[in-house]
Amino acid sequence: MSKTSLRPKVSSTKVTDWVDPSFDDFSENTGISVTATSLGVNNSSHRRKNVPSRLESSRFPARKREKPSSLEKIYGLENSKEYLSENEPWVDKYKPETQHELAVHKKKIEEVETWLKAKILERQPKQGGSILLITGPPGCGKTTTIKILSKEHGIQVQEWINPILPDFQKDDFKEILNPEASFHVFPYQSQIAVFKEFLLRATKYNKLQMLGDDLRTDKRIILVEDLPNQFYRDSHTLHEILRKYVHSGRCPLIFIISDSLSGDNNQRLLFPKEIQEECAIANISFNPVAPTIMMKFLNRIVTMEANKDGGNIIVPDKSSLELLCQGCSGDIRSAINSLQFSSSKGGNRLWPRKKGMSSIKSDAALSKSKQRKKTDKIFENQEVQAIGGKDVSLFLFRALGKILYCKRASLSEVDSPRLPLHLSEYDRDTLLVHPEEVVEMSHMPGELFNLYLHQNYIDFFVEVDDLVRASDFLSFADILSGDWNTRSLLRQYSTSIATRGVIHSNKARGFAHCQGGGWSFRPLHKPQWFLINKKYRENCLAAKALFSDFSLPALCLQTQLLPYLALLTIPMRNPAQISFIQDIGRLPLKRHFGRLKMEALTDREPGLIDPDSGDEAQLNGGQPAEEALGEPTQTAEPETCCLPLSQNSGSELPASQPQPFSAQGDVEEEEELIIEDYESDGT
Ligand SMILES: Nc1ncnc2c1ncn2[C@@H]1O[C@H](COP(=O)(O)OP(=O)(O)OP(=O)(O)O)[C@@H](O)[C@H]1O
Repeated sequence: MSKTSLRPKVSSTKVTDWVDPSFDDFSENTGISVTATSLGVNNSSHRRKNVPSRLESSRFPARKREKPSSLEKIYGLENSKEYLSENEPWVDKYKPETQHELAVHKKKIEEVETWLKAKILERQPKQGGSILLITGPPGCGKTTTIKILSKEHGIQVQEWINPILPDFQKDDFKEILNPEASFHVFPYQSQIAVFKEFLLRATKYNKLQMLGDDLRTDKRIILVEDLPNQFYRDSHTLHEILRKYVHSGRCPLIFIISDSLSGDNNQRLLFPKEIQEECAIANISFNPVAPTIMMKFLNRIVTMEANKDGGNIIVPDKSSLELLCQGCSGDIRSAINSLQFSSSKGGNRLWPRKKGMSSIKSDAALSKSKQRKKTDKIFENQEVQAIGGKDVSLFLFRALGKILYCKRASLSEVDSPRLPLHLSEYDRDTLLVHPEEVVEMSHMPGELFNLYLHQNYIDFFVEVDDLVRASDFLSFADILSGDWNTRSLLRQYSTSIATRGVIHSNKARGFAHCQGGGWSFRPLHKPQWFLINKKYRENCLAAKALFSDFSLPALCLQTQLLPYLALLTIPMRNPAQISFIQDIGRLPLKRHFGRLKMEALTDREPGLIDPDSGDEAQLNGGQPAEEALGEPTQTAEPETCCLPLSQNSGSELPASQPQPFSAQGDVEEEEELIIEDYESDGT
């Protein structure tokens, strides 16, 4: 991209008189209707602040016209060039205009473009409504990409914006209190009803004509970024709407959902896999803006601002920019905002390095930063960004990778002391990650992280002795976090022991020079512990129910009595008892263990907590197990997520194994069946 392509945009395009007069009658005739707010306000940066309430604009048209006198003054001031250039946010001033200016990976742009072409430009008549779901972290350019591509291909964007309910007015209050006033009904429609109406109208009619809009094209898409809040509580309604839309929609519908690392996975809640398959919803997932790309854009903005203002801004050095790129977690909006704020006059204290304020092109600064680069890179996340730094979050996949692939710095790079000779067996190069920080950044409880580690560590070891040591550490960590009484206190220690234990035990990755040699990528998997633990609990229930006569605890029944009974060939009349003993009591004698199917952990998946595992779920207000298992996608609570799909199905239990309910059924039948005491006459 050429330097000129990132040009500042003059805001003269700001439109004050939005709606084309030809639509005047529309808003008057409909009490609750689709107006400028919900149809076609394309400027996302202004939409929330500047767009009046949808209902307000139809109910109180006169009030809107009162404002211009004061507004004119503001606009008069705002439109002056100096005011604009000084006060306009850089994020708007340097917003991309073409796809080549986007800080998005080319492949992603191509993916979106191909979809748009297939669904709009090469659309078959009577094709129905196609749906696209775009996901990715906030500020990575999802919305901007859609808007730019639409503009380039001459496609209208009809955008849904959550309507703001009308304010309760003074007059309304008076009317309510007036006993003589006739019964007054205030117009109200739920957000979902308004949303449905919007979809219907947006497919039927062209968008309202804004000044400057080219409406010669009839190609259009519907863009939904802010979904009505009710859908988060009742996602079934959204699914019904989607099903209907697929049949009756006439133009593509695009949803943009930002990833959240706090545990509430909106995508999984609103668009579960089944719905995606049923409605043939395409899914394009954006990545955070890569630091190199981000650096390029920030550099350009700073250079242009520095040239233009003639020293009016404080130019950060390269290392400060690098720090900024690292600290914004791939969010270009946040990075540009931080850059503007930090570079504004008087903001020099905001940069982490006091010395670093120099021209970005200065050779001295460049060479300095080159020297520093090496040492800076040794320890990750060491410096904290002074402003605008986001909480760095790691997806579980990456967090596990950081532990299992554990990067190290060689001795020559770091000046760290070595162990004495007699301990040389334990000598390792310096770790580049802090395992505890990695677990913290994964936003999940330590025990759960340990579970994932436990499931995956074996593939990363080459020596069986190392493996034994690692499993020792994991067992120790398990003991620390096993007792609910001390769990909260010892959790951190447990995590440290598990992560550092696994890292240290693995001699094959103990030194910087043997990092990655012959190590190809290894897929990660979800813990099978959930399924095994679920089976265990079910077996406990079944054992207690079937062998209640023995009055033994479930553990004792399963580990002592049943294996014993299995060895004695005692005839039993109760088929449930027989099948249970065969399954549980003879487990060690089975020749072929059926290996459970492994479920791959993908790069964006959050860690899942077993909802029916007991205290953890209960502490977090988890719902009953049956409910969670039956409807895995219904759990909206952040920390009471459901089981992984492959692990929540009761049908995966061996056919011979009694289910808790069937076991109960058998118990009821037992009232008629007489369970004979075990007599030795048959043997
Ligand atoms: N080179 C660039 N590429 C993409 N966006 C840029 C660029 N330069 C500046 N921006 C600005 O960054 C912001 C990116 O926000 P955008 O709404 O596209 O992100 P998003 O991924 O949809 O995130 P969110 O879901 O939080 O809105 C926009 O305001 C855009 O103008």
